[in-house]
Amino acid sequence: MSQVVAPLPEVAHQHAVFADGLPLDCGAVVVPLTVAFRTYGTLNAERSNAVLVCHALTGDQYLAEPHPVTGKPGWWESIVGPGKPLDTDRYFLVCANVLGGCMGSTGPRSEMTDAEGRGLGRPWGTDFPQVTIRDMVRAQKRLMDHLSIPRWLAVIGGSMGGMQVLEWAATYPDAVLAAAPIACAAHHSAQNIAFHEVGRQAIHGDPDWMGGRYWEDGRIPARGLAVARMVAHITYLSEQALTRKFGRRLRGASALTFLEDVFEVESYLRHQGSTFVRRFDANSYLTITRAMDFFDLAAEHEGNLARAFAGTSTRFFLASFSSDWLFPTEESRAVVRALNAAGARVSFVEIDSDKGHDAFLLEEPEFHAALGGFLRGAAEKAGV
Ligand SMILES: CC(=O)SCCNC(=O)CCNC(=O)[C@H](O)C(C)(C)COP(=O)(O)OP(=O)(O)OC[C@H]1O[C@@H](n2cnc3c(N)ncnc32)[C@H](O)[C@@H]1OP(=O)(O)O
Ligand SMILES: N[C@@H](CCO)C(=O)O
Repeated sequence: MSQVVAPLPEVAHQHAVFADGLPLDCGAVVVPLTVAFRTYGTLNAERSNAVLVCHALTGDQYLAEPHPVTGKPGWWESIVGPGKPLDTDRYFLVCANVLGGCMGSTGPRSEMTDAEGRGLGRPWGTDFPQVTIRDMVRAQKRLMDHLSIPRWLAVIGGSMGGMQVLEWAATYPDAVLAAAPIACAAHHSAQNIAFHEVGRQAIHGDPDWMGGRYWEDGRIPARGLAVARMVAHITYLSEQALTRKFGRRLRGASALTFLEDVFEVESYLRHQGSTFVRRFDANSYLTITRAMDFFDLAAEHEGNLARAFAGTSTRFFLASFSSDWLFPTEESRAVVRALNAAGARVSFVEIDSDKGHDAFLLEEPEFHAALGGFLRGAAEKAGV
């Protein structure tokens, strides 16, 4: 794969700026706070049909429109639009780039500022404070207030998006009528942290990473970031999916060669790696993977997950996928048990799928029907 990759293009994003900044769990304050976001559909007169969609690790706010960097369709276009489960004729969808991201919200690519918000003429890079999932949610709460949305009809998200949903329900219970954490867990497992660490080490080991100051020479650690994505991408699939897609198929006539890309699956992974580095920032990757690793909702509540949801009136819907070994069904069941212990209203479905963790992004009609039905039920209850 090519080592010569241009830095990410500068793209203008719709955004809100909060001059007073955001205090973070680590004690630092980022001043100002910028939250880049997109909306789909129309906010009704009662302001009661707003749905927050939280994106996963490498997603962004371009939920249902062409991506401004890659030109590819939005990551949930299959279920967002008129008449679809996330029906834009009925709901007002809000999707924000997470704090620490690289698509317009404050993150390592943003200009570093001092405590008064004065620009220091260089990106934050690795000086960007370590953010948490709760910090990301607090940033979204600022956006919610800015948009004068009194309460979310629903907060929805998969993977790291699901972690944000759980955090929303725990931190701002009165602001969330319905919550749908999909293919996620209440904490990141040791195995998941381990895979993230392999990716981080790949980035650190790339000579073009330059201690995180790659931007000084207009470089990016393309090899390291691509390898990080390749490793991570394997965890988003399943053995069955890889076998179904590629099996042991060769690209050339013979396997007994030292040429690159002998197997189709190698070529596929290299493609996933090389396209990723054209749309994502390495320092954001380091920051956000760490935020996922630190996520432990029970630990935020004296080690008792049920306490995170004590007294909640939010209605919950959880979904997992049978072949997801990154966030296995058992992790969702543990959340369901805690919700039951807290007396919450919760429904749960395990979708039979061989597509692995990324099934939540793919064509899964049973999942789409279940999510759409849950949302319609919440909307009817709220008179939307
Ligand atoms: C919730 C969020 O916000 S998450 C953000 C989600 N977006 C991403 O993760 C983007 C990158 N990830 C992907 O593309 C994921 O695989 C998915 C889940 C989104 C898409 O999955 P699928 O539709 O099953 O696509 P698949 O995994 O087969 O990949 C297709 C790509 O591989 C390429 N490909 C397929 N076989 C090969 C091969 N043998 N050699 C090289 N490339 C190959 C295709 O040309 C296609 O390339 P393109 O995406 O540049 O057009
Ligand atoms: N494939 C998705 C989901 C990972 O959890 C992403 O890249 O963000």
